[in-house]
Amino acid sequence: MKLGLGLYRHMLTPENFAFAKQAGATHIVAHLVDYFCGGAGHSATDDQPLGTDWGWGLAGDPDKLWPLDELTTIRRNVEAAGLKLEAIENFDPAHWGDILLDGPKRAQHIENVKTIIRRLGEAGIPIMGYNFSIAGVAGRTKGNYARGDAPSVGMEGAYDLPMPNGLVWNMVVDPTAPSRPTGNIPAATHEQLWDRYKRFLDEIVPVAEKAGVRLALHPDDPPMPFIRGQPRLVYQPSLYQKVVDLNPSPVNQFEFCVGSLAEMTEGDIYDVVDNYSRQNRLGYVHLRNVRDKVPHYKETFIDDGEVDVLRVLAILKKNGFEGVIIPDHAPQMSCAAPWHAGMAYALGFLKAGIMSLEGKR
Ligand SMILES: O=C(O)[C@@H](O)[C@@H](O)[C@H](O)[C@H](O)CO
Repeated sequence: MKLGLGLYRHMLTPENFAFAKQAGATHIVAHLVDYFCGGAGHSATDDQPLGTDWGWGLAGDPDKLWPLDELTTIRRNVEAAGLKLEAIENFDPAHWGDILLDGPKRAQHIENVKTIIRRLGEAGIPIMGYNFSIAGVAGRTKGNYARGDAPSVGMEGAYDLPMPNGLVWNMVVDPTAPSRPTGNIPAATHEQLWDRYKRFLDEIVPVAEKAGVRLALHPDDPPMPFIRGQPRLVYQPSLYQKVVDLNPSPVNQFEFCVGSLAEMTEGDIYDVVDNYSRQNRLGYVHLRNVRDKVPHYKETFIDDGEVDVLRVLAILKKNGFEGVIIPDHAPQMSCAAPWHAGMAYALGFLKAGIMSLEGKR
């Protein structure tokens, strides 16, 4: 098992690569979607993107896919720091939003995804993490939820406000939409969403196989059956099995988020980890801790929630998981570098857990 750190776009700097290395990580997962408006929308107390009813802000340029040389440069910069780039996490809604909505630009967006996957293969990046969701990561709240009143995220009830036109995957894809809203996106059904997903897999999996890139699906975050009136795909642990059964290709894998899975109202988290790691479906793992279930869960320090993280690590080890584990989020700590301190605490805990299982001192 390998330890990694996830970095948002504005954090892909030599300093943060050095920080990851110093904290014992060997791998990086890079978010290229700019959730924080180039860092301008980010403050030292930001944990992870939350946004407003208009989401996280403007999506990327619909006509500019991540260039091959940008991907290669990021990989080289990561390697120059003595680390490896394991995955890119999340497509930009400007590039693939109409696949989620089954909109008029769907065919173009399928071509976009194919191009991105091929470029990852050429750039030597093994995994593409993604989240097949219409409303995206929306409905979370922030509060002093964690031990010692540390700020973290959670949920304080359902989020049912309809999704306005121009918004998809919790980002604005039509910049004129917020100033002149033209109604809401009609609600899809779960059947329609699964149909959209199956078509996506049918078209993209062969390209990923050829490119040598694994696709890693994140479960819904937060895992509610509906957010903003739109259906969610994997909001109970058993729905991950449906993903495997739709397309059993070895590249059809999971961005296996233990926190989101533990927030679900069904299933025993240890059985869930055992089941899918035995099936060898884990592309990489998000490992954090949580208290309670949707729609009222709260994120906690890694040693402090309802999940026995050391037991999770032991199950992964037993089933021969050899991929990368990142602490996807961590509560902020009271100091001059709240995000870094929170991450260093989580990384240290995970590092000790992995070392004790692997018999290393
Ligand atoms: O801030 C974050 O890291 C997140 O919001 C992710 O965990 C998110 O759930 C995934 O990137 C979805 O693929």
